Amino acid sequence: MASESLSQENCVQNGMEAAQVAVVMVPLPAQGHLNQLLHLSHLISSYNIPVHFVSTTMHNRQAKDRIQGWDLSTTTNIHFHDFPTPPFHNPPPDPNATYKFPSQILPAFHASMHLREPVYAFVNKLTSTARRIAVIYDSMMAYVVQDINSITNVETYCFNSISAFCIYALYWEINGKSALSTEAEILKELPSSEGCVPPEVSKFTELQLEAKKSSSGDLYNSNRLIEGLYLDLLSKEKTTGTDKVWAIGPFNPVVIPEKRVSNSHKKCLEWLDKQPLISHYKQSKPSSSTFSNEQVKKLALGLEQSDQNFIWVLRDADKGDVFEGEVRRVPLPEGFEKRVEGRGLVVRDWAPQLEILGHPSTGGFMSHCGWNSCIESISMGVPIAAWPVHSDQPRNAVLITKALKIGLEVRDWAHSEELVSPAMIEKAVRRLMDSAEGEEIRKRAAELGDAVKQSVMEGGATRKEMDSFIAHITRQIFPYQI
Ligand SMILES: O=c1ccn([C@@H]2O[C@H](COP(=O)(O)OP(=O)(O)O[C@H]3O[C@H](CO)[C@@H](O)[C@H](O)[C@H]3O)[C@@H](O)[C@H]2O)c(=O)[nH]1
Repeated sequence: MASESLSQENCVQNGMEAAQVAVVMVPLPAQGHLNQLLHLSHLISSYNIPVHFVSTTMHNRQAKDRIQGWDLSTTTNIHFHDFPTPPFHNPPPDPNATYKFPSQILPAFHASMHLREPVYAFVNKLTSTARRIAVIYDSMMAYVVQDINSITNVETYCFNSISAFCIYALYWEINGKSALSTEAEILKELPSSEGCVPPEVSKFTELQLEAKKSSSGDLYNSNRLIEGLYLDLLSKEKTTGTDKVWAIGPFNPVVIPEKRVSNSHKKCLEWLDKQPLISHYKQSKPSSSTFSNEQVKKLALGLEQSDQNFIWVLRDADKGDVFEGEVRRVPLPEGFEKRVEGRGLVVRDWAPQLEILGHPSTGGFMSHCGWNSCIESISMGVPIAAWPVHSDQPRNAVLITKALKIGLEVRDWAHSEELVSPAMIEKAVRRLMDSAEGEEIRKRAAELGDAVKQSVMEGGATRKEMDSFIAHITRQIFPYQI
C-alpha cells in the first residue's frame, strides 16, 4: 500500500488537480466482472475524477441495467464508451448440461478479443485531454491492454476480480507449494484447482498471462479485515510482480438506500418486507453456470423439506447474459410452487441480489461462492451455505467456512461430481438457520459485516486505503516527467 494519504474532499489539493487525471476502466465483459468495476467507477468518481468505462455496446448496457445499491443518474463523472458487439450465438440449451460448465463465459471471451484495437485507440486519444491516465484493467483483459503501457503518461493497474486468498493460493501452487507462513497453513487444506475450469477458460487465462506486462499496482475488491494475511503475503512476496497492493473493497455499497433504485425484479423485496426479521434464507442461481434439471428438482425438494422461508433465484439458463439465444426454462417438481406458497418465492428473472442480502429479513444465503456473492454477503453480515460449482469457488468456500467461519458447506467439494440430494440441502439449511452451530456462525457473520461496514466509512481503515490509491494516481507530475 502506498504511503500517500488524502481525504475524499481535498484530493484536488494534492499538487495535481484531480481533474487532470482520468481513469479508464477495462472490465472483462461478463457480469461478475462488469459490476465490480462499475461499483469501483462510482467510488473513484466521487473523488471528482472522470472515469471512462469501456466495453461493447451490449455489455455497457448490461452493466448499467444491473447496477445495484446506487443510482447512475446521481453521477455525471462516469462516461460509457461503446464499441461494436461482435455477433455470437450460444449453443442450444442442453437440459442435461453439467453444472460445472460456465457456457455463458464464452461470449465474454469472444467479445474481449475484439476490444484490443478500439481500447488502445481510445486511450491514445484521451492523452490529449488528461495529464495522466490510470487504466484499471481486469486481469482477464491483459491481452486487450498489452500495448497501452507504451503510451506516454499512461499507467496501468491490474484489478483482480477474485479473492486475494485464491490469487495467493494459485501462486503458491504454481511455485511448487514451497515455504508457507504458519498462519497461511489453511492453504494446505485447499482442494486442487485441477478440473475446476473447462479447457476454453484455461486457454483464455493462459493468453492473459502471456500478454501481461508489469503494472503500477494491484487492486482487490477485498478488505484487510477479511483477507489481511493473504494481501500482506502478496505484497511482501511481490507474487504478482508488484508490492503495491490496494485492498479497497467491498466496492459495492454497504448500506442499501431506503429508496429502492434497482431496475431488476422488485417483487422479492416487497415479499421480504412482509417477512419477520431474519427469517429468510436465499438460494441463488449462479450468474455464470447451469444446474441440470435433475439437480434443480433435488434442490426444490430440499428447500421444501427444510421448512424455512426462502427466495430461490432460478433464472432461465443458457441464454447468456445479454446475447441472443434460446432459453431453457427449467421445470420444477409438480405442485412445488403451490406447496411452498406463502413461505417460498421462486424468481425467474434477474434478482436484486445485493438489495436482498441487505434486507433485514435475510438470514442466510446458499451461494455458489462467486467472489461478488461472497463479498456482498460478507458486507451485509449474512452467513453462507457454500455450494461451489467451478473456478475459484471451491477455494472461496474454504475461506468462508474454514478460515472466516461465517458459513458451512452444503457438500464436500471432493464429491462435486455427484448430485446433491434433497436431504443434504435440507440439512445444510437447517444447520445454518435453526441450530446452535448456525447461531454462532450467524453471529460471527454479523460481527464481520459490521466491522467491514465501519472500515469503509469516513475515517475507517479501508477508506484511508482508498484515499491512498487516489493520492497515488493524482500525485504531482514534475515538469521533467511530462
Ligand atoms: O439474479 C441475479 C444473479 C446475480 N446477481 C449479481 O451478479 C453478480 C454475480 O457475481 P458472482 O457471485 O461473482 O458470480 P459469477 O457471475 O458466477 O462470477 C464469476 O466471476 C467471479 C469474479 O471473477 C468469480 O469469482 C466466479 O467464480 C465466476 O463464476 C453478483 O454481483 C450478484 O449480486 C444479481 O444481482 N442477480
